[in-house]
Amino acid sequence: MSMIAAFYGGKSILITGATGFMGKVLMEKLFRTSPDLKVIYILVRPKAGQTLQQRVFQILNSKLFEKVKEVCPNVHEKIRAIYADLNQNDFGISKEDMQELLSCTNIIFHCAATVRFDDTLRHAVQLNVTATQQLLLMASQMPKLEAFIHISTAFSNCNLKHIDEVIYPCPVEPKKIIDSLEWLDDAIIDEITPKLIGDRPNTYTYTKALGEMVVQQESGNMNIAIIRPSIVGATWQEPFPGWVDNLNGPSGLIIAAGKGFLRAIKATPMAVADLIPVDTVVNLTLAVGWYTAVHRPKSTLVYHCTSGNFNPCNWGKMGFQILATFEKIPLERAFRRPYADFTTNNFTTQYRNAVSHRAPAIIYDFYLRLTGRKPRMTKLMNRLLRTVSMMEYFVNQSWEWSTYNTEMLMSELSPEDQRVFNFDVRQLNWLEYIENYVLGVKKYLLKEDMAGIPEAKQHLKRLRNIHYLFNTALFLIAWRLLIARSQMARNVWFFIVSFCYKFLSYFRASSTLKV
Ligand SMILES: CCCCCCCCCCCCCCCCCCCCCC(=O)SCCNC(=O)CCNC(=O)[C@H](O)C(C)(C)COP(=O)(O)OP(=O)(O)OC[C@H]1O[C@@H](n2cnc3c(N)ncnc32)[C@H](O)[C@@H]1OP(=O)(O)O
Ligand SMILES: NC(=O)C1=CN([C@@H]2O[C@H](COP(=O)(O)OP(=O)(O)OC[C@H]3O[C@@H](n4cnc5c(N)ncnc54)[C@H](OP(=O)(O)O)[C@@H]3O)[C@@H](O)[C@H]2O)C=CC1
Repeated sequence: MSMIAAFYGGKSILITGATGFMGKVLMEKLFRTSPDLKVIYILVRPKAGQTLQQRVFQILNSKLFEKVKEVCPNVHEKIRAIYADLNQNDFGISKEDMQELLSCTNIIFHCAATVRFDDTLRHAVQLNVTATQQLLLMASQMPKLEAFIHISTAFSNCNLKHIDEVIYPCPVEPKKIIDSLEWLDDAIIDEITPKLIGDRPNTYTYTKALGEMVVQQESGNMNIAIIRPSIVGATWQEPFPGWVDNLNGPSGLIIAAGKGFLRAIKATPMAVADLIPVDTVVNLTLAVGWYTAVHRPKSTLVYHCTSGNFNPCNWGKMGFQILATFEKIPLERAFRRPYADFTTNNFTTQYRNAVSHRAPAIIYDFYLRLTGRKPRMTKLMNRLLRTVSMMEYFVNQSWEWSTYNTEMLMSELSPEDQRVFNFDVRQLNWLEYIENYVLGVKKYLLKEDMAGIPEAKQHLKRLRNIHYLFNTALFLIAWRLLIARSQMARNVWFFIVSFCYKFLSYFRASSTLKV
């Protein structure tokens, strides 16, 4: 019997960010392994015209939850969606709901965050720092609380090359930032943002670091732990391989590459691609929840959930395997044939952006205009290139994360728990994982039918022929123009033609002799 699964039985669990990528997988695993848990409270806001109930209904009816419904048929009775907007004071939670949360909650998993790299400092602080502070304040009033698990990111200290499982201080105290954002206007905040984030690449990593400091400062006598996953990718094994439902991290770029929009990227092929499957992160999170509640470590422990030091894969290998998978399982209606050029040079990157990305987009938009349609490719391409430029920081360097706490936890688990809550990435086969990831992107994210693969392959063949035809035509036009203008080109042309003529004559003569 799994001790971790048994621990969550009968518990009331509060999850923030349950409608997000990681939150859904966390709920799924909890229900599947501990169907006798009492209730999962999820803090949800209405979104995109959907009520809370509609959002929960959609999640429970997704493919991800198919196994859960077999193991826990009354799962819908065990989810309690509570209206909450983490941008508001007290999260806008009603008095009754707040009372219930305060009196019943045993475990908190705090996953909610803004993960956008381009968020304003004000919004990122509100969600990743102030909301964390408020949740901790709530948690401190929960008499039955056994553990508070905060999800951070391995990149919260990406300004360092070697990162230990400790909370690093930021130069300016989070409280001072929160206070000053209250009275500073947006223009001034935008101006001081680069100075505040310093050598971090964006407001996301900076505010996640501030969030960790807040956790440390407000921990009181609660049992708290912090999990730092690296780049979270599709599921490895559970509930099935390759599940992914958003474009964050590599997923969006995999699509862009598979559709032939993205053909070159400024990336260092030998840099470590520290991807970690989302089910691995969830298994570690649940194990940490158990360990923190049962063993009550004296201080706040930080757990790195990374792959680089256990089982490294680099961006070159990853890109190669992604392309190899597209050969077997192409995406439908590609714009161009998938191709990957990794460059580390700024000039080459600019050149590739102009020739491989912008020029085809302009030509295609011209064609759309000619055929009376609205041009859209240039806009899409600019957006894509902006996204790629934001990812560059993460694909051109490697980090080293120490993993003492994560390894210690692994050794504390029973063999059964090590199996059920496996977070040992040494067993991960990257080639198989990436293939399943690409397949998952096609099936679950793009919702493409596998029956369409032969047609997609035909389409790629047509694109290849168009590519050859286009290149030949371009070469002939360029050559013709050159011959018209340059004596040297004419001489070279004359030399080639006479050489070919002589070669053919010789060949014809020797074959006549043989007869
Ligand atoms: C050469 C070929 C290569 C071949 C092989 C190719 C693959 C191999 C190489 C792989 C290298 C991977 C590197 C990963 C490094 C990750 C490091 C993470 C480190 C930290 C990890 C963490 O701790 S934390 C999670 C990370 N956090 C994000 O990863 C959020 C990012 N994101 C945003 O910061 C915003 O998204 C941003 C971008 C501002 C846009 O902002 P924006 O306003 O322009 O766009 P929006 O987001 O509003 O979305 C508007 C429309 O773009 C769609 N879309 C959104 N993202 C998209 C996307 N990535 N690709 C396509 N399409 C995307 C969306 O679906 C909308 O579509 P629609 O309009 O139809 O609804
Ligand atoms: N994905 C990754 O690569 C990595 C993620 N992480 C961390 O993991 C955690 C989960 O990330 P992930 O699941 O990928 O992120 P998602 O963007 O998929 O999910 C974010 C969640 O936060 C919720 N949320 C955002 N704003 C509010 C708000 N104002 N009120 C209520 N809820 C809100 C979202 O709700 P809604 O659905 O309503 O928008 C959503 O449920 C985050 O803390 C992130 O920093 C760490 C490392 C890597």
